[in-house]
Amino acid sequence: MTRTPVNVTVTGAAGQIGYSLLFRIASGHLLGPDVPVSLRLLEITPALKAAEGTAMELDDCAFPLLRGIEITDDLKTAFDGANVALLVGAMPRKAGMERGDLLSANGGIFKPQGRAINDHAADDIRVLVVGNPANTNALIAANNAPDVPKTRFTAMTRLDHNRAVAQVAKKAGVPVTEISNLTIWGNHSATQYPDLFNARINGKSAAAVIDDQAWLEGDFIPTVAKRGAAIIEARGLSSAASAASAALNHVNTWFNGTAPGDWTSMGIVSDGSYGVPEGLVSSFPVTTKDGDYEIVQGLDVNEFSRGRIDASVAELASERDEVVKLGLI
Ligand SMILES: NC(=O)c1ccc[n+]([C@@H]2O[C@H](COP(=O)([O-])OP(=O)(O)OC[C@H]3O[C@@H](n4cnc5c(N)ncnc54)[C@H](O)[C@@H]3O)[C@@H](O)[C@H]2O)c1
Ligand SMILES: O=C(O)C[C@H](O)C(=O)O
Repeated sequence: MTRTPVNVTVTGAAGQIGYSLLFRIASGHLLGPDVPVSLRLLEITPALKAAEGTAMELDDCAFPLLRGIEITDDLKTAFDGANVALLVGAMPRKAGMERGDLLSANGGIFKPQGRAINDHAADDIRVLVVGNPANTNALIAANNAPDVPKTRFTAMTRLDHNRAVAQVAKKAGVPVTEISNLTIWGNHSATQYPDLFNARINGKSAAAVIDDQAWLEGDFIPTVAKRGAAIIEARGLSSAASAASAALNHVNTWFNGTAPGDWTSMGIVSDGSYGVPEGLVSSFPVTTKDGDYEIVQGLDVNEFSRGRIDASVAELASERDEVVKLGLI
């Protein structure tokens, strides 16, 4: 049976993440090995030529699932009929900056893109915002798309989730496949809270197995929360291949589901769960199925976790106040 290709829009297609991402989308890592895709690549006008070069290379791979590539600097063309949109195009931070410092430079990108998604995307559109500050950019896009359910707009904290899984596995001396039920709460920023109290190592409480609060507070949390800065310091450029991999994981899990008993972390519009004010885009533990998700309810949030979550959520609230002031929502 021939399936209709899924229209996937990628913004910032000529950038670093774009270069890692597009080849894997076209080879089936976004939606699955039997789902054909048609790509729409949005770039700013001066970067169209570079995007064309990437498209030439995509052609040269002769990917069986790739059914078309359109390159454009026009928002309507880019989002027309889009089923999945990966909003990557935005400036990365440089050494010494926090991701929130990008709000005034990048926030303005997401207002017209939210509007264009509202007006032109397919009814089943699902959006992942990668460009930083990802949570608040997703908030801007969602608030400028009044006809699209807010549940369709998500922000990427899967890279933080994967980083946390890798750090716990290393500490415990086990393969990453033995780590489950990890949660990133809050903002994709230095205030994010990777929660080990509800995580599991081979089915047992990760915090209890590791039993080292000093490591948790002094090593694990800062390593995960500041990993992006450490990579910028080491590479001179922000993470790209790992970010692309996490974006594929995020969308793939959203459509193809979390494993039974496990969950993942996604930045989503809060419904007020766990005391996170309704409307903020915060990372939560979620289970997913067929392009929908549900927040995992009833997890124990101890006093330590509560303090960390509240601090990250306070930062999200101040970013929201800033974009209100900037007139972006
Ligand atoms: N959420 C995460 O975990 C995560 C991880 C890594 C990077 N990021 C963020 O992703 C973004 C992209 O990173 P990168 O390393 O690919 O940057 P990059 O500078 O290599 O590429 C960005 C691309 O976006 C394009 N662009 C700029 N404005 C645009 C617009 N209005 N429409 C379409 N395209 C536009 C640029 O021309 C450029 O080609 C940055 O904001 C970075 O901080 C987020
Ligand atoms: O840290 C950055 O600025 C890039 C990205 O958000 C990351 O986490 O690697």
